[in-house]
Amino acid sequence: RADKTRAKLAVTKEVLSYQISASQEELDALEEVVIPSADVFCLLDFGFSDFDMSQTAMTQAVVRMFLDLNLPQEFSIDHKTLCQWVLSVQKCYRSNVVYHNWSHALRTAQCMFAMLQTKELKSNFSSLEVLALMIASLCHDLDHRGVNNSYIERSNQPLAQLYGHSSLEHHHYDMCLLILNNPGSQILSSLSLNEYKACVLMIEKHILATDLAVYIEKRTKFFKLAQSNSCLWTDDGHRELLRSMLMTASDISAITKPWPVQKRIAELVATEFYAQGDREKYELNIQPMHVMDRENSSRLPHMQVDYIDGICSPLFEALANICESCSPLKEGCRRNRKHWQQLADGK
Ligand SMILES: CCCOc1ccc(S(=O)(=O)N2CCN(C)CC2)cc1-c1nc(CC)cc(=O)[nH]1
Ligand SMILES: [Zn+2]
Repeated sequence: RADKTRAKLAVTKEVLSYQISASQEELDALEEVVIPSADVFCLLDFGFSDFDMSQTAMTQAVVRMFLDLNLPQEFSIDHKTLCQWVLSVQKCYRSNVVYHNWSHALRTAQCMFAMLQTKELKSNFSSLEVLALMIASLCHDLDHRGVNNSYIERSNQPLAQLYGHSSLEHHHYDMCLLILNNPGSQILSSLSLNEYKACVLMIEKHILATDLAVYIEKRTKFFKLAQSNSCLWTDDGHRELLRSMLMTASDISAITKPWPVQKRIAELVATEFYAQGDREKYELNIQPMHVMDRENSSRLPHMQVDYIDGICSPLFEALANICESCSPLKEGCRRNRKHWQQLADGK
């Protein structure tokens, strides 16, 4: 019990040292500017990529998504607080991590936004569910260190002593709560106590849902529901399951992007995986997972095909069953499978 508390303090101390609030200059700049429209940022486009966007444009894009979802009005979120919250979230992603960084967070939130704005999904979620989904998708990888749960557990970092499984996802949620409760970025301060409790409970479930192990465990039930087209809307359990699946779909949406974008992002994923593999070999003296060992880099196209077949396509097919307007995700994934298969065949 005592060492858990000590570990928690160690993590908290490390985190607070980040000084998670944005500077006055950054805040003034974001707060005073006229936020461009969703069209200017292509936020409704499933082919969206952040590659040519500045840090400032990325924070403006998040504010634009909240505005277009009518969240500040619905929940009396004052503009300055929303800007401070976005800037704090951005600061708590590590810029020295090549894949699980602020760009990944923005792409995940943008895919969630584009799905929630489809006619099939738009009218089926309450504003509170939309708020919880947007906060969770932006915060789902907060303070990621570029290593996965098994590395954390095996290198017995303080995080491992805190949580049994999904240790990273629990930390991402803790960071999300820390920012939501930090003076100046309390965007949930106008919610009633009941709304607040319901919202943070949904945020926790949404962030924990991004652990692929949890997705694998839950998806069979979802696929059955999606196949039988049985109504997913009235039952609270079905709604929660669908929201969890939307979290995974957003999290892995890079696999659906136009080929040049997917290829570039896959290189970032590989770079991060191999860096972990190197640390396992030379720091922990353990054999890395097949996927993380740069010795197997020639197998990358094959692994991507397996990743698409095993993890991605089943989800995007099921989603397209329920939401016809989300079909571009299924089609994008299928096109990229052809590209990876050609590379795997040595063409
Ligand atoms: C690009 C470098 C190789 O990338 C992969 C290799 C293998 C597998 S896997 O499906 O076999 N599997 C997943 C579950 N792990 C526990 C074991 C390994 C997935 C990827 C991959 N993951 C992501 C999400 C971070 C994005 C992406 O583009 N590709
Ligand atoms: Zn993620």
